Amino acid sequence: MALSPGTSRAAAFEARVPGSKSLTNRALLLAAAARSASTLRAPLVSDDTVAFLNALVELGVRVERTGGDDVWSLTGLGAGPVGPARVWCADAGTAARFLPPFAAAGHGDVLFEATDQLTARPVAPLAEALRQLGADVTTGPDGRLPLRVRSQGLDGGTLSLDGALSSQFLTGLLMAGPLMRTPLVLTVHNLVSRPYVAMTTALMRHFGADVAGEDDVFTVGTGGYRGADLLIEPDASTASYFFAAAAATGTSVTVTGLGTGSSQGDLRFVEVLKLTGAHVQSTPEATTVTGTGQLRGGFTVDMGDVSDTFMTLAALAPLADAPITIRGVGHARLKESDRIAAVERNLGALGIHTRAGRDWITVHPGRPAPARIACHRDHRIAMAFSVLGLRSEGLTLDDPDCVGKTFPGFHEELHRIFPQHTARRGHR
Ligand SMILES: O=C(O)C1=C[C@@H](OP(=O)(O)O)[C@@H](O)[C@H](O)C1
Ligand SMILES: C=C(OP(=O)(O)O)C(=O)O
Repeated sequence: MALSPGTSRAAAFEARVPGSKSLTNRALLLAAAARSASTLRAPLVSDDTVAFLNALVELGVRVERTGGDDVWSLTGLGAGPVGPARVWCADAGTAARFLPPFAAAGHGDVLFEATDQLTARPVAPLAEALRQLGADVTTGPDGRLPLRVRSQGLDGGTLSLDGALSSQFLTGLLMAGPLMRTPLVLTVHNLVSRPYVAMTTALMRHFGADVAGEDDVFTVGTGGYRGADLLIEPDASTASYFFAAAAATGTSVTVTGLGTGSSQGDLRFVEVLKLTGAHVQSTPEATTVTGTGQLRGGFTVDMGDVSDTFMTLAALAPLADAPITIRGVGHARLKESDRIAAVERNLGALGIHTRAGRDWITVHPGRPAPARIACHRDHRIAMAFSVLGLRSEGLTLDDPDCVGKTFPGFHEELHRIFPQHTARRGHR
């Protein structure tokens, strides 16, 4: 592998990063809605995508898994599903937010249930939007899951949506748009996680949909979807842990298949790593991060568009030479855990000084003391702190296996590249 000038002595590794969760679950839904067959290559196989796939099977979609799970072939319904059905969303936010609009565009009665973790996360703006489009939707207490959708198809027309809590509501509604009776004109306010919506519209077009708008007003034509063939890119959020590990250890890590044409906003995490002094090389085929081992701090960065990767930076930040402030990530409090609080408490347990507000956190440099990290069943807390564990003694995880939500083989892969990765062992 070629190294950039000045970095020729860094040990170089290639990380095997599995497929994107966001691309896999979008593609599953679009293939399920399509009127002809689709093939997904190199999909992510993890708790979130298997939950999504099982939910589609429950809704009557035929899926064949072949090639050692490397190829998923779907026979689409050509429309929304026909209930009754009962769907288990597990911990997958994408299932709870993408599938109800799909069900509402079909016919019958579908009940969506989930774990306590996902039930605690918001769905009320989505339920309200579906009611406005003509579905009968009931929720659990406080407007949360379980969600029951009774529908005879959706009308389309104009709709206004608040996107401050999650972009996934918008994505779910947009993807159901081509199945509605009339075109959908959707205006969104206060949208967070915007790059995910660009991914949605790009993939909808790949499956033949007529969708326009990239800012706050989106128009979706009727006409459904046609089947497609899609090679799923490696997951950019997962890649962030391996890129961060390169920055922390002064090595070089390449992820092939994740290049300049990627539709995943979280690849912008490498721009954030540049602020710490890491070198980044991007080509259409691959991205390489080469670290110096000494991180530069003393900056503030808005990570609102890439909030799944803010913990990756926050967990690296104690290794920097000056404080790092991350802002714009208030919506990260509504994920698998309250991620700002979880990062604050875990860094505190390691003896690292932090300050935080509603949507920001400042992490001060420091030498981490031994501690057991509380993962809160949040895969990203486990993966982010594993990276800090490469540079600190006695850091262990209370729940290493929660990484299965998006990367069941995470610890094996990190250990293959960095044998000093032992954070998982404290559990045993
Ligand atoms: O659309 C998607 O695939 C996702 C959108 C983001 O959620 P929010 O829009 O809730 O921030 C992100 O955190 C999540 O992991 C995946
Ligand atoms: C927020 C996440 O997941 P989701 O919303 O898809 O459950 C995540 O993977 O970090």
